Amino acid sequence: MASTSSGSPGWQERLRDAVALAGSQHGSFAWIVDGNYEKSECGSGAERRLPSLSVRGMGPVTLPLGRESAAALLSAGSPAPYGHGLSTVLDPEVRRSTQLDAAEVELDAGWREEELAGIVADACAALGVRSPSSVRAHLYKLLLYEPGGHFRPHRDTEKEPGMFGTLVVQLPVAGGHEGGELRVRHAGQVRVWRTAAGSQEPAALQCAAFYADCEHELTMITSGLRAALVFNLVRTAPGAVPRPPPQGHTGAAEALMAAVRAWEAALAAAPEGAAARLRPDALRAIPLVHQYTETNLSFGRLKGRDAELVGLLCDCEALEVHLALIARNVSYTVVDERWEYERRKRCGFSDALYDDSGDDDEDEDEDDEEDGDEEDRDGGRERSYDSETGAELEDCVWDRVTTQLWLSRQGPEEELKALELDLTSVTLGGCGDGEAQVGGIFGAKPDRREYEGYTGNTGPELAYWYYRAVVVIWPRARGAEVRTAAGVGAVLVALERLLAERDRQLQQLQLQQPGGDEAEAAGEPQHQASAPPRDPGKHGKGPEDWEGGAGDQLPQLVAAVGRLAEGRRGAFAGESWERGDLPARALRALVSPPVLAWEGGAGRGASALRLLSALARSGAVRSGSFIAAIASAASALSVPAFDDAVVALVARQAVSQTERCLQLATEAAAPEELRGRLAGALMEALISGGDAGSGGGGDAAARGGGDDSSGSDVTDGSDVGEPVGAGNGGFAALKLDQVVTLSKHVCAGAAAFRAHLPAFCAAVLGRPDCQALLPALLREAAVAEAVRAREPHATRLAEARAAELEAVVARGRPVPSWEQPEARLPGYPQVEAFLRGPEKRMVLAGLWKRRPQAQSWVDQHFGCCAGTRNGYSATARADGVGTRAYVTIVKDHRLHGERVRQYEQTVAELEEVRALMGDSRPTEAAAAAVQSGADSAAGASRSRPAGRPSKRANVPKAEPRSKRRRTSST
Ligand SMILES: O=C(O)CCC(=O)C(=O)O
Ligand SMILES: [Fe+2]
Repeated sequence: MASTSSGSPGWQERLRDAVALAGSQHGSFAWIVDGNYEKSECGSGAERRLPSLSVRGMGPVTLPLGRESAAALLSAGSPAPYGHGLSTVLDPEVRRSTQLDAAEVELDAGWREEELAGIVADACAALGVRSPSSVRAHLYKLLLYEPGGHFRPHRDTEKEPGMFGTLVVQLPVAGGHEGGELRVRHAGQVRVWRTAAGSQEPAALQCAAFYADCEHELTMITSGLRAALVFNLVRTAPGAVPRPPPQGHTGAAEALMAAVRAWEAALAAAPEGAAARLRPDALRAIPLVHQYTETNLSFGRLKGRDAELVGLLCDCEALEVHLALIARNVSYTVVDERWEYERRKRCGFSDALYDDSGDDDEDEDEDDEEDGDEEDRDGGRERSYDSETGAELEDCVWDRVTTQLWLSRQGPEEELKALELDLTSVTLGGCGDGEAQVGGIFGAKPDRREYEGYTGNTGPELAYWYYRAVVVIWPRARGAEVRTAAGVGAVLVALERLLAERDRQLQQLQLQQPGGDEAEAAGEPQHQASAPPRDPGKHGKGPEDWEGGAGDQLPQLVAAVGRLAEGRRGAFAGESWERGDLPARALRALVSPPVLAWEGGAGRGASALRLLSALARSGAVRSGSFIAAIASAASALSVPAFDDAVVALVARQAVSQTERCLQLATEAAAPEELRGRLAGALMEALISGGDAGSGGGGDAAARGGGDDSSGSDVTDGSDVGEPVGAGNGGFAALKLDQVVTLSKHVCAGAAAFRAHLPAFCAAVLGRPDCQALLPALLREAAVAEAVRAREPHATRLAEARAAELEAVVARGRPVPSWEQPEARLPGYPQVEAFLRGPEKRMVLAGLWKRRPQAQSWVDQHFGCCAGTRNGYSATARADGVGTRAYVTIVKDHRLHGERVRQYEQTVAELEEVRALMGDSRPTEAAAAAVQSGADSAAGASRSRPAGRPSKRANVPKAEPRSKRRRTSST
């Protein structure tokens, strides 16, 4: 491992050595004060007085605890459970002690404020806790252990927000106790508190404190009674990003900086490869030594050694530092079918977790033998057993590693989860020599087990979960490369942060120079990505002007956005431009003053143009926010090439994204002139189909302008270069509501839209479904207004509708009749004929063997809606028994009622249309007149004039009973 794959020897070793130096000053994972606190080497040397203790229902309790008060406490308390998964469980095999809740116990205020605070301060110092002033000890329980009392190895759950550790203060008891060693383990080390020594001394105060993720156990109390107060150690304020210790780390810092420089050089020397691929050497992960969860992992809450390491890394300006929580999930099938997970668990099959070998040496390295599973050889075949349950494991179903949480120093950064760290290859020092086996990184003991019994198609499975927090670093100068691999979201987050930082700097600058352009500055809001000021001059020449080199990354991030937009398809590492607001955010960032200032005069707007063109080609103009961003960008830029590209975009996507294009052409934020061109391009694409020269809207750019004129890769399937006749092409594909929306603009919108009114009306009339469009169009206020104003083209729409309605009205009000000429009942011609004919009633027999069959026939053909769907209205009922089952069908007037309703609607609509057109003739008479004129002209007399009494003879009102017939079918 003398050289790295990048060919520059040793950057990785140097990095590892520098990082190792950071471990030298860290606090211990556990702090133990045996015997009298006063004598302790860790303590401040002050004698710690005993608390005045009082218990609800008992009053003051004198210390050391006497026999009587001990008995009273034991009867006031209850057996202590332990946390198992999400619940708490009582199991004397795992834990045997008596507890009193904090609410039952009172400690005098003086003791809490002086003695306890002092103990906490000493504990924090020993554990290496940063900003100890925000740490408090909250009493959790008073515990009593009688002979046989113990607590098997466990980790403490973090019981309240901010809790990171446990403090145990042992109270003296008359006669003391024997046995009871508290053993705290962490990273292969163990620290032991022999709690018996001095446990009876009147003034003795012994304590221990440890990080809650450290495994600990209390071995058996063999005689006497042990009493202890257990406190949660809680951070009451969010911790800051850890700082390295003030002195003594210069060597480490210098070594680190040198290593990072070597790393940068190695990366610069090696080829970059595909844009969206992360090079194996681009970043490194260093596992943290403590355990963290999704809720407690943060820069401010790192523990002991981890805090010191991360402090050192954060102090190195050349590095970007992140935290990630990685989970490994391994699942096995379980061999023994009869094996019952719950039963084994109840029987306390957890001996492998309990090691009572009397390992007395403090600070001794231990073999980590509390493994998740043990191996055994069985006739040559390797068998694995789960150590907690004894289950025999068979095949590994899966073994996968996922990122649960990703934190940058500014907070969670979801986007970087997409990097999907492969810890076997990116762990510092873990490359190439097998050191970084996945199992090694995650530890042998699972943090969580999950058993799933037999399901429909799989046997029982046992799943293990392992969690490992890591600190991830990469050279800041290479940030854009790493983020590119995570996708456009990750790149944008960094770019936006950079821009915000620039804002902050400029704001500060303005505060510092109140003279000069003060008035102007006051009038100009600081740039917001959404509303950039138009004068970039004040934003300096470029990122090289930025304080502290903060602008260094700007060019790379801007380039990364462009590259990702042009993207090799599928190379987005789980990200895509479709998600969220990415196109809009990207465009806003690219037209922000700092970016424009960097691009300079001639290149101004080039990145925005590149983005727009690339996204337009891939059809990603689907979001409303992107449209708004395009409009603002155009007005921020005032760059003709950009405007041309926007026009080309609208021309290209008019058919597939009509609403969006319309939104763009009417977006108030867009410059007015551009809006006019967009309206023209849109209408042309939809209606005239490139028929150049239509007034106001004709725009060459709509078909060939901008830089994205290739047209060959249009994904929406429309070819705007081909002339499309009125009513064809784009317009034919528009939905009703789209046509209505367009009508508002062509009747009452901007001039560029209104110029297209004639073509629009012609296109509407040219559509085969024109009569379906017209009612909605004529009801649209802008169209109605145009008709009222006798605008000739809009009037043609009204005329066309009126003609259609008149024809219907002229046929007269529907006459009541039992005839239902549109009735359909396939398979039953005789029934169909009856339904179409004038008879009201029919009896059908001989078709069924049993009445239920007849009933289901009725349900099928005369049940809810069946008739209405098939052009008839009748009810039917089944009667009779066995083969004599029959069905009686009786027509009703629902169908006729519906026809009348429709007719009345037609009359009403015709009245409305006539009113619009200023025609006040009585509708039915007028229509009839029109129609009879037409009829007589054609020599036909099919219709009756409206208002004439209907032919009652047609309508058999009630049929005499005797006339009923049975129609039998053979
Ligand atoms: O009794 C002790 O010293 C330790 C108790 C303990 O580990 C716990 O309550 O979680
Ligand atoms: Fe504990």
